[in-house]
Amino acid sequence: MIEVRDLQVRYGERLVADVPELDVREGECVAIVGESGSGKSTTLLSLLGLTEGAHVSGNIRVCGVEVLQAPERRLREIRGARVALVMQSPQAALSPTTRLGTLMRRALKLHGLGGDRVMVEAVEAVMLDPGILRRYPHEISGGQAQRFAIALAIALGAEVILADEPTSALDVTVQAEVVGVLRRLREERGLALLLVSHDLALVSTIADRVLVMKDGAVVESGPAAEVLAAPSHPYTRELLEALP
Ligand SMILES: Nc1ncnc2c1ncn2[C@@H]1O[C@H](COP(=O)(O)OP(=O)(O)OP(=O)(O)O)[C@@H](O)[C@H]1O
Repeated sequence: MIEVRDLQVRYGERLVADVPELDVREGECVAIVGESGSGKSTTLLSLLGLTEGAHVSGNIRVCGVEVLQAPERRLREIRGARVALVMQSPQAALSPTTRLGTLMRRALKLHGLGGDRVMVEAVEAVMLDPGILRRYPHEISGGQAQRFAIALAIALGAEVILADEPTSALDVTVQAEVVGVLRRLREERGLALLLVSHDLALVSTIADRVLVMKDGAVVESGPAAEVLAAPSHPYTRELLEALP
């Protein structure tokens, strides 16, 4: 679903992400971890051609689309519908005066989809009460907003979810819920997940493979269980030791 080779993202002269290889297959979960400013979000956004003002080079193939060569129209087709982006505070991206149900209906219509049943099923798949569709964005919690963003992705038939710190705004119980939802979707629907996180404890519960980034470079990568059990890079050891 995602194949990246020799990705380099520069803002001006500064190289902020240098990723030689990153693959995410169907039904797989890959995590990018690292401290703040290490280039995780930049890497994620570059996959959808969303790093405005940056110079991006290399090969990025997402759902069969060559992202760096594709016209904007082709990128718009995969954004949202096939590849969903779940950001840190999804509430900020929702129109405050629009009920969640109206918002979802509009998004579906834009992609030629629709139907109340699709909406209710998607909301139930992320363990939210369908009554939430009548609410306004400010009437829901951060955890509900993130689950709603995931529900929107499901309703649109997304095959890949790119999640930036998907549980950052949430307390521990809600975090576990959201991760549970992602894990189930992956098992039941074969969704591919790419997560960006600085939370190694979270990553260890869901990721198959992990990439560790520091100052824009990938310092270590491999199966999550191996990297976390026996990290080869001192920086990964530091991240692990910082765990509570
Ligand atoms: N639009 C931009 N213009 C210039 N520099 C940028 C821009 N966006 C990001 N950067 C720089 O790129 C570097 C990597 O940022 P990025 O957001 O990818 O890191 P991150 O690992 O995701 O951090 P965080 O965990 O805080 O989100 C940072 O030094 C940041 O200042």
